[in-house]
Amino acid sequence: MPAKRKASSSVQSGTKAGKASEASTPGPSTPQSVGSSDEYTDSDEYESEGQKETLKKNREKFSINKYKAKKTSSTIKGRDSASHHFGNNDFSYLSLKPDHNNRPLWIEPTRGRIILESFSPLATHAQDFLTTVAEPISRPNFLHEYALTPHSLYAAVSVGLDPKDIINVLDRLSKVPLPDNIRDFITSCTQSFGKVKLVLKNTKHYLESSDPEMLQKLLKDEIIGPLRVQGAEEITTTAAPKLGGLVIPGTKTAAGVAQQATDINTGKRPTEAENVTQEDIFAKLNEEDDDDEDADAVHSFEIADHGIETVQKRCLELELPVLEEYDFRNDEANANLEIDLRPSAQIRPYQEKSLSKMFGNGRAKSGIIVLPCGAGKTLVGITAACTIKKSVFILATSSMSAVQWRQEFLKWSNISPNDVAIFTAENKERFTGNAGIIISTYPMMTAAGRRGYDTQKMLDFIFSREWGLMILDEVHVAPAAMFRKVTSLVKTHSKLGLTATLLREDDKIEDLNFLIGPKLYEANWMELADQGHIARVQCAEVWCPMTTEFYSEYLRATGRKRKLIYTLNPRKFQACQFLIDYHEKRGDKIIVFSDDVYTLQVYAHKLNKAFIYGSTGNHERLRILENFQHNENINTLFLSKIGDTSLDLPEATCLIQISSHYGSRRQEAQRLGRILRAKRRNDEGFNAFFYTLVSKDTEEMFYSSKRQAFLVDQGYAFKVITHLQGIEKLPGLSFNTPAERRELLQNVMIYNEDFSEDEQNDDLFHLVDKKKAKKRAKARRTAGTLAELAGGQDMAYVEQNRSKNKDLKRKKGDSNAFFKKMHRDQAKRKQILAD
Ligand SMILES: Nc1ncnc2c1ncn2[C@@H]1O[C@H](COP(=O)(O)OP(=O)(O)OP(=O)(O)O)[C@@H](O)[C@H]1O
Repeated sequence: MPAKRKASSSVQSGTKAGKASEASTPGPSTPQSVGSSDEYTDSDEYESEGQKETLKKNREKFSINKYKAKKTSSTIKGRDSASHHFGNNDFSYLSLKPDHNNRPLWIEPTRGRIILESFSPLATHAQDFLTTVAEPISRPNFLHEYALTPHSLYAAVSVGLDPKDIINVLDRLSKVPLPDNIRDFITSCTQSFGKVKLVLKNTKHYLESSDPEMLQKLLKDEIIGPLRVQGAEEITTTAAPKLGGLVIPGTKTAAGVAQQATDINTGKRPTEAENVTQEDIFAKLNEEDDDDEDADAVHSFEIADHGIETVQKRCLELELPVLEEYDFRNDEANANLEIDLRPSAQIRPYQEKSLSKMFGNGRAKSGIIVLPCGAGKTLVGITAACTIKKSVFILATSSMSAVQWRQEFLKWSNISPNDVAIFTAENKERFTGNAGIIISTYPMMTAAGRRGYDTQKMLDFIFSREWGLMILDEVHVAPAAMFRKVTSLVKTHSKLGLTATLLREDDKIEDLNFLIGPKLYEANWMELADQGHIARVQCAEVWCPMTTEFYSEYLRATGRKRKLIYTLNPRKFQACQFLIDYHEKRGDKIIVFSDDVYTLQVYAHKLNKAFIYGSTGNHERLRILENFQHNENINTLFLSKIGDTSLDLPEATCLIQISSHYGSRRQEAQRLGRILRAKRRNDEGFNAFFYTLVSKDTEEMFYSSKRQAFLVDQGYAFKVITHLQGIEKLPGLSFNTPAERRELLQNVMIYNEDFSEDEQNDDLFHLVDKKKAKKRAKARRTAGTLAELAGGQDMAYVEQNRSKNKDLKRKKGDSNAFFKKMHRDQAKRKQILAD
């Protein structure tokens, strides 16, 4: 539950703060176009009106609004004179169970929200159960919030849970009797989910169900009926597959929901004290799982390959969404891949758990696994490949990332190097055996227009064969149209999406449920930090008052100039200088992020620090990064947004943001991800630091609170620092005299170039999503990126407008005196770095 933001007065102060409400955020105005640059238009996303319509219908069909609690006289009866203060949030009519103290949940009847007391002795187990049946919304220290959604229930059914078990366990854990409408909601959502499965066996698609009547109904349907393969037996009855018993490589136990009786995070069995209640709550669930194993026969009929999408769509209309599963152990048509995890590879408990959701019943279910940045999504993908042991097709975000994936396969598994090939602009390799792995990139697969001879040959090879698994790395970045294209062209039995931030400002992330599969698992960031898998981070927002002269110009300015004025606010600069000094003295390595390239240059030059942005040459980037990693005299690095993702610098322990992309929650989380891998994370009492510097009383404050929302939901608390103690005494504090500040303001006011233009279209969507892709491809300048050199280039940052960059170069030549001096300084610094 979000707490209110409080102000504290020094770096050392320990005030906890939570999500800042808009109302509590000071600032002169509330901009209307928050995060507008993160928004995507429907016309860009979908190929046709029909597809748009289907996705819209799907969204409506799976909305909880249909099951809203009815306000009956009995629910209203309990209201008292204070009830009106709480409006629709007065739940006093729900009577508490006599032993409510022992139960960890509240279940809110109107929206299906569940609140978990995370301090309850039963919390760990309840949390395991809740992440299976509900979506985590917010998980700060003491109270966690989950939402029951049709998709989460769909995912629960897909791992083998029965609706009545879900209802029983929720009722047992709840402090109040489970509201009737929640029971109805669970029953109606789950009674149809998973009843019909789409199974690919020996290259043939079957609609499968344990209920023959259901299949008869589908056969009689005017659309599905004719799609049955003629000549094949109408309905085939076979013994149900033996579920469970599958051992995921790198784990000690078999996968499956039965594991829930054990605390998978700690590997511990319940303690004596917990046993009674836990057994009470979970025994029933496990009994039911055992029963499932004895399930009798399954019935199926074959459907034509060309009818798959039509059948899926029609089943959705009939409210019988099909569950896609791959019975890889019985797939004799596709060659096996010689691959196993190396004995030294031990996957971590949360990685095991996420995989158990995918392979819970011995088959592979398609879906999305969400793990924090740096938590090891690559190894999860590799382990999935080692479990399925069939050909794998991987989509990465860039060619460097593809190279990294290949290296990781060779590091963690015993796969022969000849069996892992890369298909990018630079590499067009095939594997040599009958089965293998191909790693490609999204742009490579989706670029429009005529392709080169070699590329087309590779594409034909990829499209002409069957794949056991397709892994979609950074699945949040691509829009629906791209996925439709890839998933319809690449014939794969199962799909695994991997991401840290299942977030888009346009809420279209929902569509992935239909295009890839449900979210199978989402890790708890705080839990992973407590276990030392990612670093603990102290987050702070530093409020920097605007100087009078800057503030009066700010009030007059519009657009980009306005932004420039608040990012170059001298007090913000001083705060940055002070924090760099403070953390360098502590022995930290600091990354300073600025979206705005002009700001980045002004800060870096003035403070005499190294910086990298889109136009920095490859050689120089590499040298700067190496120095940052290994040279004890280079402890601060200024980075433009090209360093937001994939950058692997485990030396970095402190991060300062001076300029960001409006209210983008995703950028905030990705940037935090840069310090989560900190090498020193397991040192006694170690903390990494994440500062955001905001100019007080400007729109930046509004954006900042919006950006924090995702991290606050993950349990991060943002301190607000209104004064950095000792800042006035810092020797050599810049812009300390009115004359210096006036000069800076003058430079800002006469500055007309848009230095950040060259990094404007940095988003994956813009790169590949538009119909103008062909045109773009011609204009794209494929200069190497920072991430490339750091071992994780992100195609999102490939610069695209050649002429603009030329322009910038030209303009740079005739920039003002301030910049001329900067360039001279930079040359000097280069010399120092080279020495
Ligand atoms: N089970 C494990 N045992 C040892 N090391 C691991 C394990 N899992 C992951 N790692 C290591 O953790 C680091 C981060 O892994 P990886 O690059 O896959 O993270 P990620 O989740 O993809 O991060 P990002 O989202 O930032 O790209 C790597 O160095 C990887 O080798």
